[in-house]
Amino acid sequence: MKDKDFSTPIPPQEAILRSWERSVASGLRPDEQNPEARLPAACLSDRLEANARLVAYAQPIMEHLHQQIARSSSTILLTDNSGTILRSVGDSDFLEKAARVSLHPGQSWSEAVMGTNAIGTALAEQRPVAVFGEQHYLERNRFLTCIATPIHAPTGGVLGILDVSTSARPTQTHAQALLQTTVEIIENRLIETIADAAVVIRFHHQPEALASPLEGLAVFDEAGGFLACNRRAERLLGTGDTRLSRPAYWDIFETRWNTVLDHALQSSARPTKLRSHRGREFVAHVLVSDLQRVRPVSTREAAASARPPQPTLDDLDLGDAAVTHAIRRARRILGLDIPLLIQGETGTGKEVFAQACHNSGPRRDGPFVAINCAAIPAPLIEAELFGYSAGAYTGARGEGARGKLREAHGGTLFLDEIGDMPLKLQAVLLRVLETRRVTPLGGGPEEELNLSLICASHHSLKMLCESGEFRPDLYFRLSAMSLHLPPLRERADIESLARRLLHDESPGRPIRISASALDLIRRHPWPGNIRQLKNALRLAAAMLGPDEDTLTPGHLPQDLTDEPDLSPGRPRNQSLRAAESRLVEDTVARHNGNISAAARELGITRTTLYRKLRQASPDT
Ligand SMILES: Nc1ncnc2c1ncn2[C@@H]1O[C@H](COP(=O)(O)OP(=O)(O)OP(=O)(O)O)[C@@H](O)[C@H]1O
Repeated sequence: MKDKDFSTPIPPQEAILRSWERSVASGLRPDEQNPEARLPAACLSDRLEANARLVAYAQPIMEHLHQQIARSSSTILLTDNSGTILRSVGDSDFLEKAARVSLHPGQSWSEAVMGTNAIGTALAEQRPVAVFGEQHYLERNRFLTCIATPIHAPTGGVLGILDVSTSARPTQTHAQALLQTTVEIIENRLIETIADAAVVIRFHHQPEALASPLEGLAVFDEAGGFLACNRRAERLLGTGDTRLSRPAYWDIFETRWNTVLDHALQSSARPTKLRSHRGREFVAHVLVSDLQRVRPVSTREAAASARPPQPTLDDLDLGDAAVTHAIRRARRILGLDIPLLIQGETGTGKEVFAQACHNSGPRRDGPFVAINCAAIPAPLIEAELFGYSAGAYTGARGEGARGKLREAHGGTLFLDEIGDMPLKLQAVLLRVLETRRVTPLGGGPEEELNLSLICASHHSLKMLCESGEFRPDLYFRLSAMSLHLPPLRERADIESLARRLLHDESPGRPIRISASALDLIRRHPWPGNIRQLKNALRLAAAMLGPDEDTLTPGHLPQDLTDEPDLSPGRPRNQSLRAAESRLVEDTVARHNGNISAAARELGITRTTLYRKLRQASPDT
């Protein structure tokens, strides 16, 4: 992959010279013994509060980085945008040594205070900087070697600095590359969690780079207005300083906004193609965070006032035998300390089912806390789940974070895509399930947990166990009560469900569905299941004229009306299977036999892909 790094980590000599000139001009002497006195001490707790989001995302990743560097005699430092250290993680031996030169939380390392140093100089130069021993302006700091990289805010500007300081000369390329990647993970996380983000687009020229720090990330509001993007996105798009010019979606991409949204709503697990106005082609994952918000504005307000109440298990029972059976089984364990595992294809309603279990059980007045294990970078899942205590990290005095497990106390914790949980964390989760107690990262008092646990996966956990990606002991623990939600194409109640969804989509406007439209709905394979049907009906309702009250085939999306594989008279399962086999084989061929890349594009695990290939060509 030819993705050249956009930052030059080792500063040219001139950067150090410029910094020395600034240091001299500031009146600081190289033999200064007490530079700390140059500025009043920063009030650390205020700084921590002002930078709470930055600290929350950076802190667990700093631990991870420290383990990766695996270097004694080093410390990882996080500062705010004035160079004041907010957090430090490191070995106690080195921290003691570092404390002698005030390399600890609360101390400013701006150039004005410390002269040339990686933190202050990276801030002044707004770029990654390495400062080796003798290059430090103050003599007392010359035992240090430091590398520092600015952390950019989602909307541009520098939020702070991440720094690795050591008393030994580090293997520069290794540590710098790790530092750079770490900063990009933090920046991406800050972008993804922007409060108003409605649509997140991850893109790259090559599918293999998706979901890696190499991907471009662009975030838009519900109407396609620009909210933020990462620096990779700017480079991939070649649009210069996008964060300054803040172009709307359609100013960047040629592919229609609605086409992208339709794709996301129908099959978000699959990548789609995007083309920019500059003729650059990308593969992209498009994530719509809140379906309600991307409605046309006129219907959004009406829907908000008439939003259906949260479902209970009774509400989900529309007459399909498999669903009724699942509901009956789920009822037996409501309120008991038995975890529930819901499996089923994407969009079959696993989260809705989990919410319905919560609403129907004795903990219904408690919180329902959902976490998608596939959407959070592995190093962050542990902190998200378990939280961390104040003082968990060296110098920490903030409030810590409760973590989802404790947030769900008294209610229900829903772990979506549990199959994507890292193996190490699976062991910790198993222990929590056994002891029903949780200890925040970094120690602190153990707390008892009283909650219902519901997990979901669209991968087969059993197969993940066979391929070594999931712990069998956790699987046995979670699958004591395991339910399978049927794919929509197999549901006998698809008509009632379609009517229900249409009613929810167009509250206050009774719409009938014609017999021929129902026939098409019954015959369609619905790979995106209820999510796809819901979106198709939403589009169809929008196509109805003001005087029309009946939905006909002409209102439905085109792919329903020209489905080539479902000619009447052909057994449906057979044609479906044939279509799937063709898709699987074509995708593998397009990736020249690269199973990982093909599996990623199809949104399935490698194990599942191997199985499907065996089914497609049983003789091989
Ligand atoms: N019984 C239902 N009634 C109405 N809408 C439903 C029902 N089940 C699911 N939906 C809708 O279908 C969409 C997908 O549902 P949900 O997110 O629960 O599926 P999922 O199986 O958890 O999907 P994924 O595997 O992709 O996480 C949502 O918009 C949800 O509101």
